[in-house]
Amino acid sequence: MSRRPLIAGNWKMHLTVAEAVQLAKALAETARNCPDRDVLIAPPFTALAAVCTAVAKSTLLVAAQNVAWEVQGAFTGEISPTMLTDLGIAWAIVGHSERRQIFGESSAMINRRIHGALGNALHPILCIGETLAERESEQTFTVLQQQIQEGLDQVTAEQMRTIVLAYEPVWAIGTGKTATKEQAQEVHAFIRGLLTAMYEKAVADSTRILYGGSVKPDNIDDLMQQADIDGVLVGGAALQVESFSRIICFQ
Ligand SMILES: O=C(CO)COP(=O)(O)O
Repeated sequence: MSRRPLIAGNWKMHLTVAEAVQLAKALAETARNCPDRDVLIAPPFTALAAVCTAVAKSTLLVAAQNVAWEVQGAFTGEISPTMLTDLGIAWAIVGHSERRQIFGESSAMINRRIHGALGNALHPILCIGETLAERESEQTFTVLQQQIQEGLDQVTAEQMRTIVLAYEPVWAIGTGKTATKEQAQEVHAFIRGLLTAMYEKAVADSTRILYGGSVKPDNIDDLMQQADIDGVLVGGAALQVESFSRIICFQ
């Protein structure tokens, strides 16, 4: 089963509108030269409109970094799925570990966001990952299973066609400590097995599972050679044209 690679950059809370547009335009050029893979960027909310306009004619995909579950109402600080589709956005990151850990988002809340996205024609990228303490106490698989089952609660096999999963071990995010390719592959294979049990093999085989956590130009090629790693979700190294272009052009 061949899955189309997806190289995604999460810009987190970085860049002005002008900086974001400049970076997006440069990356659109890189993406154009690599037509056999999907390239996605997730700018901060403030830059989404300008970036969407700037890359509208390119193949670059644009995502929001989060999404609300209701389409409108008294939800101060939230951005609704239809506000995103109004800009032409088709993707949203959901359940990033920074949302879970710093802002206290629960699995139930993340599941509501997933349904908010799915119900409004957005492709969710559901992030999951264990902390260092959980890995050291050998709870990695239990934690991931719980995050996936709760995050995907009431999600149908049909809806799974539009969902991407991103495995981001918390201890590897922004630390320079990437999981080894063997560690990442082991978890990705576990996740695919879990999807087979929850749905069916065809769903597991067609779901893209990204790795995230200190992905850099010097480890991308090894990671992408693993059987169950279908792409990456990159933080720091996605903020510079040179490093992210090298990651996009993995061999
Ligand atoms: O959190 C991440 C992407 O969502 C990974 O961040 P880094 O690539 O900076 O470790």
